[in-house]
This record gives sequence, C-alpha cells and structure tokens, in this order.
Amino acid sequence: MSTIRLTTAQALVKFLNAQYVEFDGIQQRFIKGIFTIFGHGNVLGLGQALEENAGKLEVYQGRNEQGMANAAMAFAKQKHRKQIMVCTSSVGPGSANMVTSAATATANNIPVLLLPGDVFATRQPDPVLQQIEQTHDLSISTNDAFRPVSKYWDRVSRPEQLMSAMLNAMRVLTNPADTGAVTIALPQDVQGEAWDYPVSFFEKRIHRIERRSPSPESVQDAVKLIQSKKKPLLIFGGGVRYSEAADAFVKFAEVFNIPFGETQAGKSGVESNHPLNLGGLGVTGNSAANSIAKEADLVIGVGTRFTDFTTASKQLFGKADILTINISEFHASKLDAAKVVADAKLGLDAIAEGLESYKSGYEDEIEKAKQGWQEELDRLSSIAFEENFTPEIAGHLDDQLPEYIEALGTELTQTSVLGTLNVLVDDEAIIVGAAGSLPGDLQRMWNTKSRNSYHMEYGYSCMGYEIAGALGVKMAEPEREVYAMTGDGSYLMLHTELITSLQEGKKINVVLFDNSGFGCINNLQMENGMGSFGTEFRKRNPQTGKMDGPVMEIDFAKAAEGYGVKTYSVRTRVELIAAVNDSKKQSVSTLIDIKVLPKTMTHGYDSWWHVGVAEVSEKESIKKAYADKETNLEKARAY
Ligand SMILES: Cc1ncc(C[n+]2csc(CCOP(=O)(O)OP(=O)(O)O)c2C)c(N)n1
Ligand SMILES: O=C1C[C@@H](O)[C@H](O)[C@@H](O)C1=O
Ligand SMILES: [Mg+2]
Repeated sequence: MSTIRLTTAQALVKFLNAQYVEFDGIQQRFIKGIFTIFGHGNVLGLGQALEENAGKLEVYQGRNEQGMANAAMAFAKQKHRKQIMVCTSSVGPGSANMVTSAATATANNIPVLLLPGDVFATRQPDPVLQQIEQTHDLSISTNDAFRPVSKYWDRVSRPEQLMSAMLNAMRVLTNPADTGAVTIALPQDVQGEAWDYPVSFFEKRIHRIERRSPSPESVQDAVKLIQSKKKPLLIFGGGVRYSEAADAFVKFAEVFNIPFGETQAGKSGVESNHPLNLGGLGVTGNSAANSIAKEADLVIGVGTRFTDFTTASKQLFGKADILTINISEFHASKLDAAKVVADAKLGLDAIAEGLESYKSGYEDEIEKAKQGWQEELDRLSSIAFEENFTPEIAGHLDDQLPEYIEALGTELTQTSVLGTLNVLVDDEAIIVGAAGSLPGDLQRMWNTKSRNSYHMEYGYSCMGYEIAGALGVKMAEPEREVYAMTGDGSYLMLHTELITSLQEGKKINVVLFDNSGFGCINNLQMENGMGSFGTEFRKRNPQTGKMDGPVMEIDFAKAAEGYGVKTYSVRTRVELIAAVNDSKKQSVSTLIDIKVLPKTMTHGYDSWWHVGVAEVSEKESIKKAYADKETNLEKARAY
C-alpha cells in the first residue's frame, strides 16, 4: 500500500480538495472554500496546513464564528446544496459561537462542514485555556454541544480516525434526504500529529447526488387519490428548488390545472406572476393562497417539511386529504399523509404519467383569488400616514405613534417601503431574510420576477442571518445584486460579516427597517393580551424604573459609514428612491437605514399560529387570548 506522511490537518485539506459531486450527469468541485477564525485551537494545525498548501480551497477570514457559518450555510442554500463551504474555529468560545449556525443549517437541511478545534486528546496539559472541565465526565468538551444540532458528529482523536470520519461526513453532506450541519471536532494536538495515510484516501471522489425513484405502488395510490379530487392544491417547498424540479412542477400544475402555494424556502422557484402561483401560504401567507387552501380537498406537498407556518398550525387544510412527495421518508410521513418517497422531479413525472387526462375542477376561483390579493397588495403598497391614521396592526400603540414619528423622524410605513422597493430593485436581484416581521411581509408582498431571487432562512428564523447570509449568497451568485432585508433587532444582533463583504470586495446591500423595537414580538404579545413589555427599544426611565422612557434613536447609517460602507438615511419615499438608485451604482457594500413606523407591517390573512398562552392570569385580555387559543385548537388537526 503506498502511503503519504501528513499531519491530520494536512490530510484533511488534501482530502477536501478531492471531493466532487455529480448531479444529473454534471460534475463539480464540492468544496469551494473555508471560512476561518484562528485561535490556539486551530491555527498551528489546520492553519498551518492551509498556509502550506490549501490547494484550490479559497481561504476567507470571518468576523464572528456564527456569522461566517451562516454565510457558509447561505452559500450552500443558494447553490441548492451542490457546493458547500467549510468553517474552522478555535476551541471553546470560538466553537460555541458556531453551535447556533449548526442548528440553523440542520433545521433547514442545508449542508455545512464545521471543524471546531478541541481540547487535547492526550490530556497532558489539562486544563487548557477555554476547557470547561466537566467533573462528571472529562471526555466532554464544548464541542459536544454540537451533537444535538448536527446531522453527523465525530471527534478525530487519532490521525487515522480522520478517514472514517471524513467518509461519513461526505455521506451526510451529499445526502439530499438527510443533510445538514456536519461537525468534526479536531483536538489541537491531533491536528498536528503525522501519520502514513494511504494514497487512495486522497483520490478524486465523485459523490453522486441520487434522484430517488418512487415505488410503482406509491405512485398508483397517489394517482387514484388525485383522480378522486376536484380541488387539489400543490405546495412548492424548498425541496423542489434543491432538486432542480421547478420545470417539472410547473408542467404538472399546468397540465392538470392545479394551483400552488409557496413556502418560504420554495418561494421564487417559479416567478410570482405565473397564473397558477398563489404566492405565500400559511401563517405568513396571503389571502389568495390561504383561501384556496381552506377549500382544497387535497393538498399535495412537494419538498416541504410542513412547519407550523405552512400548515397554520395544522388548521389551514381543514377539508383536505394530504399527499406528500418528499425524498425524506421522515418528512413524507407527516400529517398522516399518503406518501410518495422520491425525488421531487421523478415523483411528479411518475404521477403525471398515471394521471393521463385528469383535470382539476377549478373554474375561475384561482383567477379571482389572485385578483383579490392583487388589490390588497396595491392597498398595502400605498399606505401613507395621514390624519386619523389607523396602522395595519391597530389598537396596540396607536397613541404612541406621534412619539415614534418625532423620535424616528419618519412617517414611512413598512408596507409602502416594501412596495416601492419591489419596483426599484432589478428583476434579477436576490433578497435575503430570516427573522422579525419582514419574513411575513416579504412572503406575502414580494413579487419575485426571476428564479431563485428570494432567499429566506425560515426553518430556524435566526436573527442575524440576514447580513451574513447575504454575503454567502453573493459568493454563490456574484453577478446578481443582493439585498439583506433586516430589522433593527436582527441588525444589532449580528451584522459584522458586513466587514467581510468589504474585505472580499463582495458587494451586498443592507436594507435596514428601523422601527426601534422587536416589532413582531411586540405584535405577538399584544395580540395575545399582554401589554407592551420588553420589546420596544426605550430607555430605562428613572421615575418608573422600567424601560418605558424615550424611544431610542440609533443612527445606523453613521455607524456603518465608519466601516467604509456607503450609507443612506431614509425618512421619505423620495429619499428611498434616490438611495436605492444610487446604491446600484456603488461597487462597495451599502446600507440603507430606513426609519419606519411601528405597527405598519402586514397582518395575517385567514390563518392561526399556535403559540403558548398563559392558562391562568388576572388579566381579562389574557383569559380571552387563552380561550381563543382553545377554540382555535379545536378547529385544527390533532397531529
Ligand atoms: C437569534 C434569535 N433570537 C431571538 C429570536 C426571537 N425573535 C424573533 S423576531 C424578534 C425581534 C426582531 O426584531 P427586528 O429585527 O427589529 O424586526 P421587527 O420585528 O421589528 O421587524 C425576536 C427577538 C430569533 N428569532 N432569533
Ligand atoms: O418568534 C418569532 C416570531 C416570528 O414572527 C418571527 O418572524 C420569527 O423571527 C420568530 O422567531
Ligand atoms: Mg425592529
């Protein structure tokens, strides 16, 4: 057996360089590059290996481990899981910072490879700096916290373990049914230890991303079920995008005249103006999709995880049977569905063959529902503050609005800003989002004019993903303009990969909606009988001892200007138009700080979200919220 003597870290880098995927006969390198934040836990091992010979891996420098790993995830998501990034962190806090991203990637079924440094395998110098020292178990380190949030977890405690660890890592990273974060913990001593690795370990490996075929029996069942129904509704989930099945999906919808709603991950797989595209479905859905869903007699979920947002906590599809087409048996089995466990394209094609001349029984309902939503969309896009103004989310902070107008210096409404932006940005531009009120507004209001132009992380809805995510998306699609759509809360939580975008010359545009608060959570608490509590950004008031002092005023544009970002402060529609148009001419990253009035985001359309409400309270409004929840629960499926 011919061997080559390398350190564990050198062998790992060499191995990563040799990984390829093949999908529909097309081969490409699987690992584009590696984000790094070096510390004593990785610099002399993996750092040394990368300095000496990184091969074709591009080496980037992150600002925050969570940020860089979110960027890595966004890259892989935008690449439809056909290419990934790796992230290496130091030991202890550096690795702990990546745990949130591992969870985000795993919840969304997006592959990322995380390589946190670990404490010494030999234990000679223990306790090392940043070692926790669990007294009941010395084998535990911070990296064990990745176990519940990774799809595959391993620790390389001897150099030769690298081979089985990495082969399993690749198995999971390229498995469309069960991918997510893969964590390989690397003790710092082992990273530098040498071993005689078999040369065969480094040979070019091509991992075929298989399209799983459906069983003939499951297809027959699906055909019979559809043929017995008059009002089926398709759901376009993220899996359709990852399987590159959009054309097959549209053909299926067109041939059988079946309308479809979009999930957050599926949106923009097909342009919004397709006559059968009803748009966003569920809690953050619009009136067209939700009204058709309520009347549907069959829901065909393709590549969807059926989260509570899609099913409106299992209340939306009241009358329908459920059919699923999913490559994952786990997701296909949800809602007690009839299931076709298969790749989206192969599943749809096989069912289509069996359906022959089937046509749904829709007459003009689809057109009418779309028309009704278009009118509502036009209304939302043109809401302007005026005398006796009632905000969309009425009855919460109506009396405080004048104070916000004064503090933020704005009368702009969030929905009108979105309507204007949707017209201003180029058709090919990609918007990125994750948390706050914007995902709901965008899923309802954003008209996608080109494919894969809507990138929403709504599996984990992780605040702070937006800016890092935009960087990852820009790395995946450098030719397209990318907009991070973020609230002030998300921006404050994590935005420092904006600096990485400047460093890398990867221009992103941050569109920041400053309503001085955790707006959607303020809505949620007040809609459920609470007061406004801990969610407005107000100064502590020495008189009351509470955070009910003046509204905080933050000049985000000024702060970002110091980074070297081109910034704009926007308080009027005219300023918004000028800012967006000018930002397009820039080659550096930009930030548009838009002051918007709270409570001017969209409200729900015929949907229910099951949230935990107090069963006992002295407040009548809480008692009512609890009673309402119980009533709604009765209308929902039990499982
Ligand atoms: C990391 C993380 N922490 C907490 C939450 C819970 N959460 C969801 S939205 C939100 C507030 C978002 O505020 P902002 O970004 O300003 O958006 P707005 O709702 O005001 O539009 C919070 C705290 C979350 N989704 N992610
Ligand atoms: O708790 C939440 C409420 C949602 O409205 C929001 O979009 C999401 O970020 C969240 O975490
Ligand atoms: Mg906010």
